[in-house]
Amino acid sequence: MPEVDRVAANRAAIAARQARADLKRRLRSGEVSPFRVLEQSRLPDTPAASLRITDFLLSFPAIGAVKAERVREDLGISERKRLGGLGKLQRDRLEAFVRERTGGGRVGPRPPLTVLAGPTAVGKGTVATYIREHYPEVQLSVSATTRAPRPGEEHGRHYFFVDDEGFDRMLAADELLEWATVHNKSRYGTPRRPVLEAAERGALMLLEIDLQGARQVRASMPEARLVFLAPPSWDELVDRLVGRGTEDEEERTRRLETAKVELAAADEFDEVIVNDEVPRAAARLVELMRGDDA
Ligand SMILES: Nc1ncnc2c1ncn2[C@@H]1O[C@H](COP(=O)(O)OP(=O)(O)OP(=O)(O)O)[C@@H](O)[C@H]1O
Ligand SMILES: Nc1nc2c(ncn2[C@@H]2O[C@H](COP(=O)(O)O)[C@@H](O)[C@H]2O)c(=O)[nH]1
Repeated sequence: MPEVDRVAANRAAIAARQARADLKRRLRSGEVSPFRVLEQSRLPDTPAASLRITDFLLSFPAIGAVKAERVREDLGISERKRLGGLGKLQRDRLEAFVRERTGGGRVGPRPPLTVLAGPTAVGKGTVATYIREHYPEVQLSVSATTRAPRPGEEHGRHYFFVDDEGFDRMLAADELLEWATVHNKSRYGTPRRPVLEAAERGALMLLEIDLQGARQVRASMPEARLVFLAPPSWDELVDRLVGRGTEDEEERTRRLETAKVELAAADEFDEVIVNDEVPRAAARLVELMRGDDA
């Protein structure tokens, strides 16, 4: 290996070790939840994915070296395994263990509203549709938009499709909780009243919006929970966008540019869910929405 490459590889290895040590510290101090780490470990090349199972177990209160060993053996996971290398069964067993240890795996009280954001084509709409069909107790906010309807989209169900003047009128009347020009093209906004009414009733309210909108909600309602939906990998994201077939090449390029910026903002969110399987991602999202009082 050329000297330059060796130096770069050494630097990367040191940075990865430091990131892992930092993660272990944050896990032990409770700054980051084991569920969040388990979820992040689904993403390759993350500190969570490279965390050894033993180090993960040792981060739990009252689990020392001997107990960690026993738990690991009970879970049928070899000592050398890292979280990112777990098979489905092992991951399911570990998740069940964490769930039991942390009282259901829920985080904090029920939020007045939950925001789901993430890059284009990660599957926000698909997860939201799954939730609409399988969790009738969840109310989905219907946004207003100036973009044209796609085939099959219904006014009032998927969006309120309005023209520029209509959107301007909503803004002038202060009817929107948040709004943004998304992908440098169309405007989208969340009608304020249904969200406030749902919060008043204590209903489970979900907003599926972009990063700029999520930041506005955070600023005006700090008690809202922000959930970032992440793709299993960049290549998978591109495949999903191309596979959906609803945008031309120019629009896809524009959306992928925005996606790079959005992916870099995942750390701003309270929770990250990897959308590898829609039912699993949806179930975790609803679990977070229900909070501790479910
Ligand atoms: N877990 C998944 N596995 C495989 N394909 C998926 C998954 N989730 C969604 N998809 C597919 O990915 C494509 C994009 O999904 P979707 O339209 O829901 O994304 P989105 O995040 O709402 O996008 P946008 O922000 O651009 O509106 C769709 O073709 C959908 O069927
Ligand atoms: N800030 C907001 N963003 C929104 C809202 N409704 C949807 N969106 C986001 O727009 C993009 C593109 O959606 P598409 O339906 O045209 O593919 C996507 O990221 C949505 O999350 C909103 O009310 N406010």
